Amino acid sequence: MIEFRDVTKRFDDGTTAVNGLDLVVEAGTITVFVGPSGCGKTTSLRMVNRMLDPTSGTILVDGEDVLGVDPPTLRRGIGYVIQQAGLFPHRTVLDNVATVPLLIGWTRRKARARAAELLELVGLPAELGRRYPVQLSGGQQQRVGVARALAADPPVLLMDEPFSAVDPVVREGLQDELLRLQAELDKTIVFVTHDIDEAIRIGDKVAVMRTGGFLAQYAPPSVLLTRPADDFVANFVGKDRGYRSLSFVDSSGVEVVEVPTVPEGSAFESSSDWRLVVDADKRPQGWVAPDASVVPGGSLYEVGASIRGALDSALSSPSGLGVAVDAEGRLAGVVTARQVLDVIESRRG
Ligand SMILES: Nc1ncnc2c1ncn2[C@@H]1O[C@H](COP(=O)(O)OP(=O)(O)OP(=O)(O)O)[C@@H](O)[C@H]1O
Repeated sequence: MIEFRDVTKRFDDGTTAVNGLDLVVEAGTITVFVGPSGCGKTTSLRMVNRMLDPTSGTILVDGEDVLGVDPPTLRRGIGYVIQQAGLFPHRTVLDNVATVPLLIGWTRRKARARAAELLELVGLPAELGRRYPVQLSGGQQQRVGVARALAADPPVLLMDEPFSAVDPVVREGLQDELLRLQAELDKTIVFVTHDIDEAIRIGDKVAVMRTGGFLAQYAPPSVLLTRPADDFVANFVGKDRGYRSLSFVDSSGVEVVEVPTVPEGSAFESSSDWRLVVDADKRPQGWVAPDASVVPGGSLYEVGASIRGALDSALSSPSGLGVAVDAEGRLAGVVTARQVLDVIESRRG
């Protein structure tokens, strides 16, 4: 657990970067600091591992005041990942990852074995270990940065805009990877970003900060979307927040119904109904319209996943019927947008 108690940071030139920050990061969760440029996110983060010290107030890591721990000891228990990974250019990928274990006295052999294990954990093929950072893509470099931060198995991970330098598709992959890792490793993570979508996607809780170092709201993503504390947060969270909040509502109340199906590759005739084309394993392949023409399908959603997926599936389907599948991608049934909206309405109580 990390606790900020009335923490203020004022720089020598009089700039107040962080102003009376009170906030608790629960153990085993991801907390995201988000806000416009200059609002004090990085300064707040850097006070946790004593790259900066507060002007006043206290920061506790697992109940211990960080000012009472010397920085090298403190940092052994705190992994740190920065934008563009910050890898050492003249060391191989494997040696980059092995840096901290070597520093804390592991043998070279043990450190390298651990590094190889970590490369696998972050989804990189073992042979990349022999390359130098410049020989990797941006996304691969970020993965190495994450592996390096995890090397000594620190309970706390600080991540400062770690995925900002890569394109949106790679970035989503890295976010998924982080969530997968976190499900396995259960770290206490503080993640800084200026991207609210990233914050909402990966945060268990999100701290929205505003210029002057003030905390505007600290809440789970679903609450930021549905109950922003003020206009600043509402504007910062952005458009379509009602629709986006549906990502946090499960679709369990939405009952799927049967739909006529036709096997892939058969001859289609006209009919009064839309029919779903399925392959031999019952995986949806598209639709046959009443006039017997074949039309590509809309988005699919997995039963029990978010209700946003169910609604999108219905809205994007040429037949108006959203297609639900099971975990193996086999047809479970269909839903209409009206059904989904009725469930949303009924939950309003
Ligand atoms: N060493 C310093 N000396 C004086 N002012 C500083 C120093 N470091 C940061 N600041 C100021 O403190 C404020 C907060 O900076 P910080 O880097 O924490 O913001 P941020 O929210 O992380 O911004 P960004 O998203 O642009 O990285 C800014 O006004 C910044 O100019």
